[in-house]
Amino acid sequence: MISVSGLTKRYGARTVVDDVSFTLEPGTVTGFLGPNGAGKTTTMRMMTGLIPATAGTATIDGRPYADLANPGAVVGTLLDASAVHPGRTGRAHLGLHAIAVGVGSRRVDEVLELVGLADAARRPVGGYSLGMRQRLGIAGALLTVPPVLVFDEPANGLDPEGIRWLRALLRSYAENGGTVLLSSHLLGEVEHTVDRLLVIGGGRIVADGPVGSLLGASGTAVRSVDPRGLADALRAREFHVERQDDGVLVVDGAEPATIGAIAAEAGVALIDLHPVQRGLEHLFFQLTDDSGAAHTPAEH
Ligand SMILES: Nc1ncnc2c1ncn2[C@@H]1O[C@H](COP(=O)(O)OP(=O)(O)OP(=O)(O)O)[C@@H](O)[C@H]1O
Repeated sequence: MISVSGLTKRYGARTVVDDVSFTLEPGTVTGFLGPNGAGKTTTMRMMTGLIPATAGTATIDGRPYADLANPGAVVGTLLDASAVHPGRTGRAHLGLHAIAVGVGSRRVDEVLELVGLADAARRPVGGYSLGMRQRLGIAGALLTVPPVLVFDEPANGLDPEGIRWLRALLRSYAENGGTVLLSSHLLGEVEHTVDRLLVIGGGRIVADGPVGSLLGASGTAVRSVDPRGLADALRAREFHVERQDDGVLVVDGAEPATIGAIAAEAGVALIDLHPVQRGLEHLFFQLTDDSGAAHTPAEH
């Protein structure tokens, strides 16, 4: 189990991670979601002992990362996939890593196969695409089959097939009892992969819960040939209707079937009708708009 409590990082007067607390249970994939600069990487770097925390603690099975006898056997990290010597082959890079964490060369070949790099393994990493470097970084994290994975933006540079592959890998890791934390600045990238979302903005956790409840459908978006007529008909039934610039009406708390029936009654033809999940998207837009940057203590 991973336990983060009151984790805080200040650079001078700037608080870039502010009193962050959460617990991660085995068998789950948690998405650490937030806009650029929200504090995801800094939190993960503190959790894995790469940088010291200003305050707070992060423990894995009750111990700080730095106190683990062989941290590489407990936590597989992907924190900077570009930090690889470009002249070294993928296999040589992993070979060095394997020695450091105490596994043999057979496992190197297994993980190369697992991440789809077996054919490229004898080529210098300098010639790898961004996606291939990500796969190499993931291979390094999996060498010891650690019970915990901490991956920073693992989908970076992966194509849609690669993202599907990553999703299946992380899901099966969790199904086998692993604890997975992955960060992303894109909601769509993680919403189908994770069980739970931890949303961070301006260094603080702003939402934390199961994906279903955070993303729960909250209304219906409808496009029609007569937005004004349809809005009148909906308001007459006491629905809250918001008209967007493109003429789409967003109706809070309504099922598409209800909206379709009201439109039919009012004689308004519909062009498009679908449920919308506005809760988290709305929150995310707000974060992206105004609190993506870190704040100083004086702003509290
Ligand atoms: N060494 C440092 N010195 C000063 N400020 C830093 C340092 N490292 C990070 N920061 C600042 O901390 C804030 C959080 O950065 P962090 O990299 O943790 O964000 P992030 O959520 O991972 O963003 P991204 O999605 O862009 O990777 C940013 O404002 C960043 O500029």
